[in-house]
Amino acid sequence: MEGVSFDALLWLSFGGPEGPADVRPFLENVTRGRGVPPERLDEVEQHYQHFGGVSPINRLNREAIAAVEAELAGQGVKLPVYFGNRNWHPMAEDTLGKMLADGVQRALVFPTSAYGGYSACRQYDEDIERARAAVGAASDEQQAPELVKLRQFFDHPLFIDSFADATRQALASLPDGARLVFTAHSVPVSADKAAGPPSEGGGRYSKQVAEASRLVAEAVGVAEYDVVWQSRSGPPQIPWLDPDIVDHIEALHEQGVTAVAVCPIGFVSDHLEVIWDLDNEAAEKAGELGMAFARVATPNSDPRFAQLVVELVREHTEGVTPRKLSDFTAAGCTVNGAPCAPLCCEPVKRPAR
Ligand SMILES: CC1=C(CCC(=O)O)c2cc3nc(cc4[nH]c(cc5[nH]c(cc1n2)c(C)c5CCC(=O)O)c(CCC(=O)O)c4C)C(CCC(=O)O)=C3C
Ligand SMILES: [Fe+2]
Repeated sequence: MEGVSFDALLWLSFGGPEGPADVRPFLENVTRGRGVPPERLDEVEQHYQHFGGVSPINRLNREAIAAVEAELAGQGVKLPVYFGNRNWHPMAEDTLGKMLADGVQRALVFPTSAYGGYSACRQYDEDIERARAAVGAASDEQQAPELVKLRQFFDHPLFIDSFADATRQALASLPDGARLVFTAHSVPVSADKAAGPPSEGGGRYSKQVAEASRLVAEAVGVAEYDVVWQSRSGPPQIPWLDPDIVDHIEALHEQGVTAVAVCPIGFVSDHLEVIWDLDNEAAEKAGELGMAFARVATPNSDPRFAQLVVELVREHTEGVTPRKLSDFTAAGCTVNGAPCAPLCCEPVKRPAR
């Protein structure tokens, strides 16, 4: 098996505010040009201010990076890890500037999302392109480092096993007959239709979320479960993937369900959408209805998550055979922010509302 050598690993994430004054500018960064109504922004600002204006996401990323550094060292892989974000400091372009100054010529990139689709995959390609353009433009002589993005991992056994164990634990904490419900970040229906290469017929994001959910349910031996969505944004007249988790809990209650385990399959860590939209809103709804509620832990702090990242790295550096539990195409691995295929996950024009 042949490997290719790299100088560094760039951990590329979403970013989040680290104090009350960061919240509004962070939200402006996230929603620039995306047609999100100001009322929605005001509402989300309150979610962040509820936690003192601090999103857990940067801390969780730093913890995961420390675990990956230890795992790399343990496996004898010499690769410094850098951290950059799309929407908040450290910004990807600043980090890439630092990498260039440190002499990095070629790096792997780990995006903190397991899935395909515009928001979960292609937008990280855009971040890579933007960061490279920023550092390329800043120096006449030097070229931006080459950046190779690691593949989507929604069907990797280490990702599925981590969620499966956490799901077993959540179910064990609930009375018999609890309903298992998977949830992922909603996206506009038009964005999901445009997800994947046109030849695939669209829906790459929702199909992958459904497949990861199926794999976890199968691993825990649950035959009946639901896949629903959360954290809908955008103007109300634009259709997004539904049902919403909170509405779904009500519907389950009406069907006589008395306990629910909610597995945030669409996320790798306990960031704000998880601790607010699930641990507060969904849990509160369940409480109001007298339903028992358990939220399944995300993989971020599971040692298998660091192992997963290192294994994805070794697919490149040592030609390790990719492990996958589904028949879906292994996608997402591209160079310098190129799309997976022509017109793959094309951004859909958002109305200014
Ligand atoms: C698919 C998907 C993921 C999963 C893939 C991945 O993980 O990348 C994800 C993750 C995240 N989304 C996050 C935060 C936000 N997302 C927003 C808005 C939006 N998300 C979208 C989709 C997704 N988002 C979309 C289609 C929008 C509408 C605007 C647009 O078309 O782009 C807004 C604006 C306010 C609002 O309306 O909610 C915020 C603040 C955070 C950080 C949380 C923290 O701080 O801890 C994380 C990890
Ligand atoms: Fe989001």
